[in-house]
Amino acid sequence: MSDPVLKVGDSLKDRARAALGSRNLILVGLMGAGKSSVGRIVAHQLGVPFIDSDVEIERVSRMTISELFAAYGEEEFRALETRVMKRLLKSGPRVISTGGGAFVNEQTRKHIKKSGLSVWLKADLDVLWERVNKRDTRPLLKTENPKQTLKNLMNARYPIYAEADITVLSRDVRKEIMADEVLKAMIEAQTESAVS
Ligand SMILES: Nc1ncnc2c1ncn2[C@@H]1O[C@H](COP(=O)(O)OP(=O)(O)OP(=O)(O)O)[C@@H](O)[C@H]1O
Ligand SMILES: O=C(O)C1=C[C@@H](O)[C@@H](O)[C@H](O)C1
Ligand SMILES: [Mg+2]
Repeated sequence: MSDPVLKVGDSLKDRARAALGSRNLILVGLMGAGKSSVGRIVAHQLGVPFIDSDVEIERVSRMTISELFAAYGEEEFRALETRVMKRLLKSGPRVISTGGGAFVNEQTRKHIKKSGLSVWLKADLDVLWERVNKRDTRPLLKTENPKQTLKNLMNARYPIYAEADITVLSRDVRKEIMADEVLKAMIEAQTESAVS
């Protein structure tokens, strides 16, 4: 282990916290992957602040994501998202759950790679669909066939999300279990980088 202060009996969260250092932990992935709900638990476990970029965008614009898309279109939303992400990444440590498109933006992706540890919550179509079809708050899914749209987004985005430092499979298990898996993956990534 690279941190000499850590001992064998230290808990999962202590070890993951040490692995994070002063960096941000950035959760990326498609709508419904669990970035917001799992990210909040992970932040609590690590004892660092939690920020959701979608919530932050809504706070600064005083509009909902749906309203922003309707009033200004996707391009303007992406420009705002890029600015907000750049600002959020300036200080750490904290957990930042991103909107599904944030990591897809090349500029944002570069900032994330530079300043943080990125985690892709990777889920299959049925898991995502089961979760997102209950609410109609996601403008990109207001299409004739939203399940097909989600599938198209998976095809387009999964090669990009795969550039994240860590991949964790988002499955149909309790959010607390998913959060523990993120902590374990952080420790594994730290161990691997210490060995190589
Ligand atoms: N492991 C899980 N088990 C059961 N339900 C889950 C799990 N993870 C997330 N959910 C539920 O799925 C829905 C979507 O989760 P969440 O909002 O965290 O996804 P997201 O990745 O932040 O999506 P978006 O990109 O749209 O913000 C929520 O209703 C949440 O409670
Ligand atoms: O996947 C996406 O591009 C999006 C996901 C949501 O989190 C929001 O950021 C918005 O609805 C766009
Ligand atoms: Mg979210």
